[in-house]
Amino acid sequence: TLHHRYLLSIPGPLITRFTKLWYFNRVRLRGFERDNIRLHEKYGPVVRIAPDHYSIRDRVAVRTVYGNGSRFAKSAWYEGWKHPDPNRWTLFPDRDIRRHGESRKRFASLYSMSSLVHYEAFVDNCADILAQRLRERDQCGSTLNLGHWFQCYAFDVIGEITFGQRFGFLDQGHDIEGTITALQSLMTYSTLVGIYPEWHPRLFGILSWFKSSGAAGRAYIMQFVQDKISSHAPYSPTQDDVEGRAPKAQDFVEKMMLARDKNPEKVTDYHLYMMGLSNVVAGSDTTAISLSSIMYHLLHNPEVLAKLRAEVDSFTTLGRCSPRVTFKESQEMPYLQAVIKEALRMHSATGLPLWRVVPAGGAEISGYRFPEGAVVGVNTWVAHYDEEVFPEASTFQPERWIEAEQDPERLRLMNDMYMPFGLGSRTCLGKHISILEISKLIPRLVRDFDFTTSTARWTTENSWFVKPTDFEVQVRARLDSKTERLRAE
Ligand code: HEM
Repeated sequence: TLHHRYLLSIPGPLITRFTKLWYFNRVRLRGFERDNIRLHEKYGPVVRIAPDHYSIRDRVAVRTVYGNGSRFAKSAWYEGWKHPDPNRWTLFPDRDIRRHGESRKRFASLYSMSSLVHYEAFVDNCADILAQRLRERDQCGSTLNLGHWFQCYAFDVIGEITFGQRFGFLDQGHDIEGTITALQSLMTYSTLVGIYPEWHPRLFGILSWFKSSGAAGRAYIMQFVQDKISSHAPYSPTQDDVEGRAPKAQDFVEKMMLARDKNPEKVTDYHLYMMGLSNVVAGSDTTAISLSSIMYHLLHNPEVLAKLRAEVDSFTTLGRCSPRVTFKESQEMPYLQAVIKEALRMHSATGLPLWRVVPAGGAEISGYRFPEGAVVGVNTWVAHYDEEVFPEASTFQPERWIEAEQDPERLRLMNDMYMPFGLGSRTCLGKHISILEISKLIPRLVRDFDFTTSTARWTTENSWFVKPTDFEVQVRARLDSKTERLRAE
């Protein structure tokens, strides 16, 4: 009670002392990333969001809570992201620190930088089809929802990388069998039910019967992944594998089947399914949102777009940027890297605090002593809009990253607060894969297409992922128009 009374001195809306309903309702309205920033502007670095739930905006605290070796486990909010059966755990919501550490270590190599060479061809296939779809749109002159097409791209890349097979979104251009809708309703359900996790086992069973519910969406995605794995050809080594020649494009499931056959006790069929599911749920919306953010900010900042295009064009002239921009080439373009970094700062995929539980012994955070069991979290948006670290935080300035290179202390401050992929032991496992997808596609789009948008300010919906809903653009193929001009002359 002493702790309780002491923590009552933490500021926040009065009602949050008594009930989680206020937080539930704000999340339900789908704009919590902005609410969260405003709360900190009003109340300071520590704000009560619900009884025993505290949102933090403090660089030092970021390290305490998420830093490597921290013992802050994920909170009960993550329960909403898993099947209520404790045996059917998955990596992202796993609250068991030991089990999580073991499985993460076991599969980390599948996501490592050195694995990317296996995946690059998959990304190229999907980028080719996306470019083809954009050219078709140019010819018919209609507008298109770029957010939707990025989602088709991200979904299909994950399909190829994970199961060796596109889902077919880019080919068909629409939401095949309602998968995107199912994933969206799963997001909404998990985000909200996580606030009252004790309801999850009861609601999940009942709601699974209702087709439009998030629980049914989860069941659908789970079945979908199971089917993809069952229909995947069994792994069979090629002559190249036997003789150890150049790596062929090997998908995730193939790699895992190989590991399972070598070590069946450590890698099981359940692992295969669980990792496949994690990729689909964690890897499609997030990448699509980040791609949208980059293009949206480029279209609203023409001088930045011009500068990026000049960089890509000059690399192309020098023969350092191939038609299907390689990952290596993309990494050598400094302005491109700054643009990507800044766009992910301005609009991060996740928009709720990454809730963690204070471990045994309590913790000192931002001048308060929190007891064991209190729930604390930093929202990426709050960290990224901290004016002390990112002055003029609401303006898109890729230059801030380039200028900070001259001032290592400043750059360190900025990097400490930069967390689009989360931080520490629970940082995004698919980070390199998404950077691969993003870095290869953006220069290609900027070089080959002109986009215009009449959307002055887009609408976004935050159901944990902050998704734009109306990113309408018109597209013109750039190289084609140049060729046309040459032909006309
Ligand atoms: C730009 C794209 C992406 C962003 C912004 C992003 C962001 C994040 C964030 C913030 C977390 C930590 C969440 C938390 O602490 O609760 C996370 C975890 C995770 N992400 Fe990503 N992600 C992206 C792409 C991907 C992709 C492409 C994959 C898979 C191929 C993926 C797989 C995962 C997994 C498996 C976890 C859980 C890791 C763990 O708990 O150990 N992500 N991601």
